[in-house]
Amino acid sequence: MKINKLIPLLLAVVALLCFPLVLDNPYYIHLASTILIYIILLFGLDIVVGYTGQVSLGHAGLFGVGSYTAGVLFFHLGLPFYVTVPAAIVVTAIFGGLLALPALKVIGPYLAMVTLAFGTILQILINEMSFLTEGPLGIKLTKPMIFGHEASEKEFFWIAALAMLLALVVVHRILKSQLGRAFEALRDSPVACDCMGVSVYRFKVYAFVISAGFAGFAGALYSYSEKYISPNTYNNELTILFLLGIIMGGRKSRLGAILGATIIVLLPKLLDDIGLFRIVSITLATLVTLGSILAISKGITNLKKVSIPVLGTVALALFSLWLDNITDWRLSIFGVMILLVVYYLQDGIVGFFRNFYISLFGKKVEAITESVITNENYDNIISQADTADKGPNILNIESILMQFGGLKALNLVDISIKRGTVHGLIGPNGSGKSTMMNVLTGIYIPTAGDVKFENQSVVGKTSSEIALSGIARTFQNVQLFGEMTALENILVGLHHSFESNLFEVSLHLPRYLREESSARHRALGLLKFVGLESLANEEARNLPYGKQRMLEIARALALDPNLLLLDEPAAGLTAPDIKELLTVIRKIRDHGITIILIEHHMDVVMSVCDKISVLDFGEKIAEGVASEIQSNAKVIEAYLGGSPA
Ligand SMILES: Nc1ncnc2c1ncn2[C@@H]1O[C@H](COP(=O)(O)OP(=O)(O)OP(=O)(O)O)[C@@H](O)[C@H]1O
Repeated sequence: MKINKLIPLLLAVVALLCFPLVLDNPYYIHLASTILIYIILLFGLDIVVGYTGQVSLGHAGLFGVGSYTAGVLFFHLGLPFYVTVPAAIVVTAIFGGLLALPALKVIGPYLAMVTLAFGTILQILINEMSFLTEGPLGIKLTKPMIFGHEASEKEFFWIAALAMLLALVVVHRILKSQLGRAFEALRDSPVACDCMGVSVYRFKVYAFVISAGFAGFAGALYSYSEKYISPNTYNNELTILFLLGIIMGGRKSRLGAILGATIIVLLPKLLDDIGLFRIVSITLATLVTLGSILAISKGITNLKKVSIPVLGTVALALFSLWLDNITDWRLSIFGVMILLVVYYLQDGIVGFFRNFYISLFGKKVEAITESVITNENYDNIISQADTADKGPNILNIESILMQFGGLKALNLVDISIKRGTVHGLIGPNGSGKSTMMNVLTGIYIPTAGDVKFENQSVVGKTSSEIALSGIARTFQNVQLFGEMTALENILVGLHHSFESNLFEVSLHLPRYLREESSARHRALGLLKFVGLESLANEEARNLPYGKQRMLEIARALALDPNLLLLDEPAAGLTAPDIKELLTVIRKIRDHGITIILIEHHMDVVMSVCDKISVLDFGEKIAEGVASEIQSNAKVIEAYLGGSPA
């Protein structure tokens, strides 16, 4: 870590550990411990909500499982803290897996309902299983024993602080590893993620299990912190509060989780005390007004856009001065504040300030710090295709029929692709070219027929299995992982080169460090191969269109494919970009990689393809070398809609 980041972090850790010494009040120390525990939970919840983009309403239930695992082991077996907490993590992770396996087959509102039902069932189970959980009576615990005595409130704070710091390091390492990249990629483009050999379903489940582990950790600490647990705590309101923490703090941010946990613990307390509420609402109104004036003066926003937040916060401040007693208004004020934040700060508070900062000072894209790759080795960055004893044809498409209702998008098409060639697939709009790509990559399962890649049928295999077997692709509508940098996009393609597991990632063991460093080196080489090395740390969504297409090709090459499918790579490219593309395609072929090229730019097809197949209305109407296709009567008719004459 760089020194300019390390020093503020160390200062923050020292300030955190000194907190109970400065503010020696058991009530505030307890409150701070609760915030630390919620931070751990939100770190985990952010993996599911922020990174993979799934909605979980079951995390209060999982938090309860963690609490009750620790509570039951303490109450019935008298097991110590250092046994109950790891047990809670493992048990909750197992429950998370049980929830995720069926739940993650569904998406959107269905997933929300399934996880909500799961949370409710867990609460009911805790209530009903009195022989284990003491039912509605709850379980009493003591604070953990340290050095033969029960920890004081202050000592427990330090335990919670160390637990939070441990969780921070682990979650940060996970999210910066191949696992975190897979989570982020599946949110940005599930279809591309699957086609990079990263199974979307498997990694969604994985994310859920890890997230549940964090919920179990937090739950166990909570039971010791409160010294009493009962089923009512783990209700749906708590689940909503956790989600609010992520939304308000800001997703995909550790700082967001810290801020979110602080808000959800302190906001209800703030609304208990009229004096405190007045101070906070007046400060908020002042900050929003000054911030808006600054933003307008710098031309970042206009009066119309800031009028509602400014008027809203000023009205809240005036309202706080008018109020005598806050008790009757607590819930309404809470609701209005949430509405304001959710509506106006859609990227959460951290995201808002990040965007504000970028608008004021521009974005600083970090320069590449990795070792510069020399010219001698970058050409070898692409693996030579494996051609040993595999026959002349790499792919045999046999009588493929793809039917959508009554429409035959592909009608008994036979194509053989010769190893090491560039094979063009052309045809007018709607002739079935992209459908063929989707059949070859497992996105569609054909109605009839077979596709044999390296003499093995790929029909019925998942997209990620097909990708790992050696077929990579690009997409007609570019499917990059937009919020990730160019380098990270390639690293997702290199996911198959990692064998290290969660523990190796969390502990930064040598195998993981070796794999990460070699993957980064290769990723930079691949970027250089397509001329993008200077844009390695730029977010993919910010790249010009032509560069995005090149990045997609480099990402596909990261899979070390034997067969590369390029779906209209020249679409939307300028003439110089097309020239560069042709050079890249030829270089790829020189590495023995077979290419299927779908393209509407006939000059590209005719100049680079060894053989061309032509589709029209889902049927193959011609096949041959460029000169044969150019003079084929059926092809001319299909393209021009008339006879050659
Ligand atoms: N999922 C689907 N459901 C229904 N019809 C589909 C589906 N996918 C493709 N089709 C239909 O199949 C036919 C072939 O479409 P396809 O996208 O493969 O054509 P294409 O040759 O790639 O066209 P273009 O050059 O415009 O991309 C079209 O009539 C299209 O509407």
